[in-house]
Amino acid sequence: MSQAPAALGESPIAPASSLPSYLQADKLGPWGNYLQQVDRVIPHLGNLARWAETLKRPKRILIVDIPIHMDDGTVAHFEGYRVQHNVSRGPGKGGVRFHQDVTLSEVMALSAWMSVKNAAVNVPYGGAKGGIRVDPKKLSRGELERMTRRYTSEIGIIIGPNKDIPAPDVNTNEQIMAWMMDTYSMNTGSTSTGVVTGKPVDLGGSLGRREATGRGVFTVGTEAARHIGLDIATARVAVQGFGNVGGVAGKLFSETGARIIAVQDHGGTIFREAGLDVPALLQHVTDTGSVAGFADAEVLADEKFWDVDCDILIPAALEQQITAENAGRIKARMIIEGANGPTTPAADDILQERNVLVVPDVIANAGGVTVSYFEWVQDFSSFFWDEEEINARLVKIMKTAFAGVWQVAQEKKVSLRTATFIVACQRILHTRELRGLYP
Ligand SMILES: NC(=O)C1=CN([C@@H]2O[C@H](COP(=O)(O)OP(=O)(O)OC[C@H]3O[C@@H](n4cnc5c(N)ncnc54)[C@H](O)[C@@H]3O)[C@@H](O)[C@H]2O)C=CC1
Ligand SMILES: O=C(O)CCC(=O)C(=O)O
Repeated sequence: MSQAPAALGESPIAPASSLPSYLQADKLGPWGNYLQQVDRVIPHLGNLARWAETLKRPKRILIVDIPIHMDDGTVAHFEGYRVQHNVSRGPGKGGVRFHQDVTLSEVMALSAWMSVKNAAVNVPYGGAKGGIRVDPKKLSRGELERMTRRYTSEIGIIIGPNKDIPAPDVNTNEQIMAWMMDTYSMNTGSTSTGVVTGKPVDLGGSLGRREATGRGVFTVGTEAARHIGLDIATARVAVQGFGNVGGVAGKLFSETGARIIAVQDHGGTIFREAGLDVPALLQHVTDTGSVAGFADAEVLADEKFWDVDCDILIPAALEQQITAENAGRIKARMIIEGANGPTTPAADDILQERNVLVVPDVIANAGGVTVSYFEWVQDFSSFFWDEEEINARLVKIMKTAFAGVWQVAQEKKVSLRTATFIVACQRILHTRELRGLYP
């Protein structure tokens, strides 16, 4: 019997522009910001634009329930994610975040920014990201280990050295990567160092990985500053987030003579016009967990951070920090995005109008994944490089990528963010086109 034609709106073939409902759910969150960024790039993609829908649809989304025994004998359930946004250019690659505000929208956006970033620096990866909605500061070490191991087992069905390779992000570190590597190896029956990067050096990790993101921020920031005639050696710098990325970037800038005058983290905001003592501040953070309580600095109300009179602003904490509300108050000439997604599209427009140069996340913080790539290559060949070689290769890749992006921005008269997306999306969609669609 022939079937009745589907009623209007019930077509079995969704029109290309109608996204699945879960991709439309959060227009204001980080995923919504990413979609707006993609829309700004599509007009520049020429014939490849017909493949652009690919960029708006993550390839694979895994949501996992993570039950663990707590120390008090109860069982707690945590919400975990791993999203593979695009795997056209190679296995998925991107960090794992443990934070109480993790959402699916956030992990989807972070995975998509990984696709763009990996293509921008031309490392042979797609983009992925993972996260657990948890405040890890509230867990004992045993609880943290059990949660990490259970999460790894749950996402073990989609990760692997040739499939998807996690790494550290907010609140995750070398120890977490060691547990992930061990769990995956136990479950698969052989030691598999290449399943994660950012591991301890004694376990197949790479020299220079811990500092790599901050070093990349410094390298690209220095190149950008040169283009606008900004002297790093006399610059006043404000940094939001003083963890792996912000701490290392702050240290490298201060070593050139730049003054780090304001730092904000989850514990508070501190200021010193003459420049903070960065090594002492890093030690204070190691000892206490926050910049709060650091001697020899004024305490600022958190909201005042955006008014600080500085030359360079480095957001290195979380998404959506620079918004339409505070973008008009920022005094810096240049913003170097250490964090992923710190600037909303509306804020981007305000900054561009005010002639503030924004060096976007998808190129500025790509140093971490670049050295992760080196780590993965070293693990496969079981041949390890010295740190000088690693840093030299990192700087070369970052400078080359930035020069290409700068040129596109000049030629097309677009922002550095749009220019980076143009370069990266062309690479991604070109491979999509070459690979075709069957089976
Ligand atoms: N670790 C890496 O290799 C890479 C990290 N990133 C991005 O850099 C950013 C920072 O990551 P990591 O330094 O690795 O994390 P981390 O966990 O080492 O440090 C995070 C920092 O952000 C601060 N922070 C958290 N909530 C805050 C708030 N509400 N206000 C102000 N500060 C707050 C924390 O106090 C801490 O100083 C994230 O956006 C991450 O995705 C990007 C590329 C690579
Ligand atoms: O090193 C990696 O694989 C990814 C780091 C990361 O999560 C990022 O660049 O945002």
